[in-house]
Amino acid sequence: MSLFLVNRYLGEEEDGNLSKESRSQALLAKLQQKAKEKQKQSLTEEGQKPPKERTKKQDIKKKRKDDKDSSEEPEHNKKRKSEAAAVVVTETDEPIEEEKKKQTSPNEKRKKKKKDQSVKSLPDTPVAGRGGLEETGEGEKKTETENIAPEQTTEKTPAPTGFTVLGGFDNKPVQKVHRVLPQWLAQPDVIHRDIKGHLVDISEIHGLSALLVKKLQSSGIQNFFPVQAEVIPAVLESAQQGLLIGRGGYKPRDICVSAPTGSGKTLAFVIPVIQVLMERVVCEVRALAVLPTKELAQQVCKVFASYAEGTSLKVVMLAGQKSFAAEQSSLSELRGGMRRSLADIVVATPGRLVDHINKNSGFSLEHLRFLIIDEADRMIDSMHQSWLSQVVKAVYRPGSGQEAMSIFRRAEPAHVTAASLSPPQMPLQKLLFSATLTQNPEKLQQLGLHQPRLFSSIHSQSSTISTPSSTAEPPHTQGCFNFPQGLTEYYVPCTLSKKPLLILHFILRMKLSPILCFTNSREAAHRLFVLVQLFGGVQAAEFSSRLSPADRKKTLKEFEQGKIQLLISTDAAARGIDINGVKCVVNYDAPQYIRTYIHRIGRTARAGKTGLAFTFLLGVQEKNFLHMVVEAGTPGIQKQIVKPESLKGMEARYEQTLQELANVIKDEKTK
Ligand SMILES: Nc1ncnc2c1ncn2[C@@H]1O[C@H](COP(=O)(O)OP(=O)(O)OP(=O)(O)O)[C@@H](O)[C@H]1O
Repeated sequence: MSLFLVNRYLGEEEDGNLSKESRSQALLAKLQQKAKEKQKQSLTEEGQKPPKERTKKQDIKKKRKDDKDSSEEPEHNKKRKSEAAAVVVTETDEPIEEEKKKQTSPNEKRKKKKKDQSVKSLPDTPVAGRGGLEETGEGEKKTETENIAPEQTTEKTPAPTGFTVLGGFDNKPVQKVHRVLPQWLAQPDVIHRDIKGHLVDISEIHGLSALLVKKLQSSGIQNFFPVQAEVIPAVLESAQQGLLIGRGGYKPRDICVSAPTGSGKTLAFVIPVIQVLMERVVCEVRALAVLPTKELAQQVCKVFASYAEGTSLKVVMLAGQKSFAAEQSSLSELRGGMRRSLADIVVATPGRLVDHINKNSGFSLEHLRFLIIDEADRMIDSMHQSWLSQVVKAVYRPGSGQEAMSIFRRAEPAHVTAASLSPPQMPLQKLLFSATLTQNPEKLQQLGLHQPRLFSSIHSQSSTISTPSSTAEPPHTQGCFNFPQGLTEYYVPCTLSKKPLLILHFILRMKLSPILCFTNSREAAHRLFVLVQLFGGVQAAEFSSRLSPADRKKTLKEFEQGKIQLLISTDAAARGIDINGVKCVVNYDAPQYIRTYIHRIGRTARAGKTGLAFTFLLGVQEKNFLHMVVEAGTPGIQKQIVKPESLKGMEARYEQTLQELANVIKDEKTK
């Protein structure tokens, strides 16, 4: 590393015959002589220094200061400036075109940025360790500077005066650091995004029992979706040698799946898990699915239960729907002084799961074979609850008497060695699923994956976007998220006061119902709900933490049955919820993070169907939002303009409603 290279001054080896001491004395004298000369020289230079040189020094100082200032600007703002010009716009879009003209081209900007970086990097610490990506919760922001090392430093630093430079400190080109993903992340097994074009007949997937095939058919499933056709055989293969031992005695590889919303990920784990567990003899908890919310746990539990029907497998949910005691008694019973498990498959939310691990002595995970983490990126973010470490601890808890002696004993996973494989381990396999699975190795590391295998419908390399309106080189984009193929995205420029009118226009005039409409807070959801109700003519409901779990369940059911035209929700319904027949999603409030956007719009265009997603954007939000969506790799977002004339007929009634709304909200507050 050239930054830490110290070239020792060895002196001039003139006379090999001189003794060691006399040679060092001669060297010392020489150095002192040189130092004196330098001192003299610098004194005379100080007196004669032309004003130009001094200003040059000041310039450098100023430049450094400027660079520092610019580095304090948020990274996403810098990128926005360079990339907003490449937004995909399929309608003629004058404001955006003008914006493009005002800005310098992305190429120029990037060049300028790189140059800036090279100046900044001079006194910096080594960059090799900064190759990873930075994430913040839902909003995964990938910063260019963290992936790209400073470019070659071509500018020469001014020769310092007043001291002697020992050795050569010529600026050497610093090598550019590229993001290097581990092989399993960089080269996934590819899943086709086009569901309809890549259906696989269920008879083509081997290893499924006649009972399961019949169940699938009776649920109307004749073909597997691409994600299922890839993942089901992989899970079945890992359990080929039976439940207790991995193939060839090895621990099976963990499986990560990143596939678009609505692509059928649930069946991709439900079917193989049921198939493998069907042959078990003793009832013990062998599969545990962890989901972030009650509603999702309920949904997945329902699917497990429907496919376990007709087998001896028992499915239990731990999500706080029932009292702790009721959940406890559904998990195990005491018979003849012995604990007996009543559950093979447990579907849980992390909080309740940890409660049972810590407080329920009848809950054992010592036989766990499959740990399924759905909405895995979100579950990693909630890792501060340390639910995973508690699960792992419970799995490898030293067994009671017999088990400790048995060949199926368990030990915390360590490196694979001949000794660690003998006797064979009872494996725990992790199965991770998400539409927005993180690629941040640091985050994934928290999961302690064993030789993971990734199935993904996106390539980890940057994808490109073709813009109908421009043939310019596409901007740098991570292009790393899954968008369902049947989805058409729009954004609707609007003002704050026109938003409610727009949503009414969508339902009453454009007949787009059923609409699932997202706001950024439960207060906003409630306010809009009251307003729409007061306006009249629309069957509306709200969905947020204001409602009890029972009311939320009822609301979702009614929405699915078509009794509700407009469901106004917080992000409580943004992830994973599978509601049949949602034609249209409206982001009434623009989402702040790309993950939120992808999950929200993923409530439509599910299972290979088509769907529409509209995002209402205020003028100030446009640039940031479009930049975010383009960078995520959207196949295209179109501008939809609603002309003011279209809203005219509703305005008088709307004004009146606003007044009524103020009174209602005031009343509610006083209550
Ligand atoms: N092979 C299939 N044939 C027909 N329909 C299917 C098939 N597989 C899944 N589906 C249906 O597709 C819909 C979406 O499936 P699922 O909820 O599993 O998607 P997902 O990938 O988990 O979505 P999300 O990422 O939003 O959670 C469900 O209604 C499901 O019943």
